[in-house]
Amino acid sequence: MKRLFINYVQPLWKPIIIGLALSLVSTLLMVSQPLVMKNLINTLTGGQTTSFIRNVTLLISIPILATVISYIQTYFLSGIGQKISQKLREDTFQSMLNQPTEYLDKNSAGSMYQNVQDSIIVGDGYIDYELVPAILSVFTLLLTFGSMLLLDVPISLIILVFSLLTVFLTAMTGKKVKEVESNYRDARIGSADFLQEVLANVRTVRLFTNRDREIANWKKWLEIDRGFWMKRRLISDINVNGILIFIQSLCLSIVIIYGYIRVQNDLLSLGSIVAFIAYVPMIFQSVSSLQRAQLGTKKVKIVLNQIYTLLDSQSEHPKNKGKTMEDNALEIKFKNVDFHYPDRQEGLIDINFTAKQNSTTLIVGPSGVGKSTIIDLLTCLYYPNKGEVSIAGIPTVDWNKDELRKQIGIVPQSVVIWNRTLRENLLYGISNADQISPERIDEVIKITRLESFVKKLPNGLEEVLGPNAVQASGGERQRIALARALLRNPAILIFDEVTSALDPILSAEITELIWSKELVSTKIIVSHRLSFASRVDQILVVDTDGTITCGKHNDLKDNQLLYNQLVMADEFQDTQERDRHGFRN
Ligand SMILES: Nc1ncnc2c1ncn2[C@@H]1O[C@H](COP(=O)(O)OP(=O)(O)OP(=O)(O)O)[C@@H](O)[C@H]1O
Repeated sequence: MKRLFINYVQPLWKPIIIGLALSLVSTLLMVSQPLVMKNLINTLTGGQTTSFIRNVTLLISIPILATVISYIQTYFLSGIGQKISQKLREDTFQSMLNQPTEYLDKNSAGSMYQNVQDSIIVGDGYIDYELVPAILSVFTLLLTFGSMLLLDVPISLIILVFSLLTVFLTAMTGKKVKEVESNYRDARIGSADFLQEVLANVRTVRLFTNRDREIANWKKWLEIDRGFWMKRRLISDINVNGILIFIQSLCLSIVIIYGYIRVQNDLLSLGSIVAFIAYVPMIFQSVSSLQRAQLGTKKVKIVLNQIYTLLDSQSEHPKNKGKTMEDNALEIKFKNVDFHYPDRQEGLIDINFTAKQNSTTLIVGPSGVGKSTIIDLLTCLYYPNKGEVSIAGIPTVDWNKDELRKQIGIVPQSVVIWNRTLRENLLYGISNADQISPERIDEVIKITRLESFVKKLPNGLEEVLGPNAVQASGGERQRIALARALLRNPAILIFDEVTSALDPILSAEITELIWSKELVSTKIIVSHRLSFASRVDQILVVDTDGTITCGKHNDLKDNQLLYNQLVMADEFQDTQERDRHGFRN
């Protein structure tokens, strides 16, 4: 369903009506001001003292009252802008978290950040400073023209012609705005991407002595930004200021000259001329507001279209849809599965295997053949192009993704540690975290050999680990990830190159842990290391052509060339590592 701005405005109808009613009153007051001036001047020439005092009192009190009312009205209407932008940001953030994996793979964090933050433009700049003044301007224009027609029809028509001329001229340059605005937005996304990437990796910049080049790159982005900014200013200024000031002065001069002639011919009072002189700037100010709003609408449309496309795009998991876990055995089955990533030709071909409940499967193969891809298919990050992946007898496409992922604990290759406390990191994503006892947390910390790490932290489990978790070494990060997975008490445990950052002793300890009685679950282990290959229930050897061979260690070693090569390479690496760490006699 294509979203409309009105959907965001509708729930706020009450404050909108109050705000608009107040606006109408304050505009009425302002528009009545020139009429009071006219009466005042006419009473001056007529010498009526009571009317004079009444008009002076009105002249002073009207602006005070109008200011108070417009203050309250601004409060209401600003609040509306803020609420709309808050809701837009909320929805955009939510939609980012629900985008299909393909979207996340293609879009940088910077552009996603920009999409969420862009909604601020709608609330802060547009509604407050452009849309609301434009609505007030419509009131002003209607009331002002009404009052002017009562004073004198020919002069009112002259002012009307000049106002229309302004609208026509500015509309001509307005076409350029869309193009410039779109380019400006792309440049902003580009520079946000750049900043996000470089600032997140300052250490690498320093280590590679690339500081000067990154500064030069940043300067280029600033130049691009400045160029588009200047273009925007130029177009807005020609539109709103240049044309408007010129036509307003011309109009005012003609009104004064023609008005003077009509006064001379007794067709108009002097007071009416003064009123017209006050009305002309009001009219042009309102036209200017409308112009600004028209330009603003063009800019905001670009942002909103982008946001709506996101909000309306297909979510990776429609809420509350899909099957949930029943009492089926949690068997994993790949049946005739073909898969390649979008925009890729090669991929996995005709994958068939079954991982029985509580069994252990080892996935091996050379780098880049698709071992982690099998995990992506298992965790519903992607779906097969052909064939079927099923868990507990339910095809992954039919699962409620959240329900399925709650059954899975994953220790990934590159671990994400949040800039939150160690406790929050360990309990990350566990819905019933408050029901996990301190004893269980201690137990898992012990199992994953994290005790000495916790002791080192000044605030123990409550220590905030800092940006990039600098307090944790590679091995410690891996063990945090392991503890995090265990605390989920998952039915399926996935280890993706879990020992890659560990020294041989720790690696052996963690490997032992995988076999410990405490870890009862269906285990899928992706690893280059084969030290425990003889203990697993089955091994999947992924070949460079994307096919797999399934079997047991001894059979594969004797009959499968690639596996045999992998075993030899692993033994060689093992010997070297032992040498390096002095494990040899
Ligand atoms: N999201 C993606 N989009 C496009 N291609 C991808 C994506 N993820 C991985 N690939 C590509 O798919 C192939 C298989 O990647 P995968 O990560 O599954 O390999 P792997 O066997 O786990 O490798 P390694 O042992 O080095 O981790 C690689 O060529 C990789 O470049």
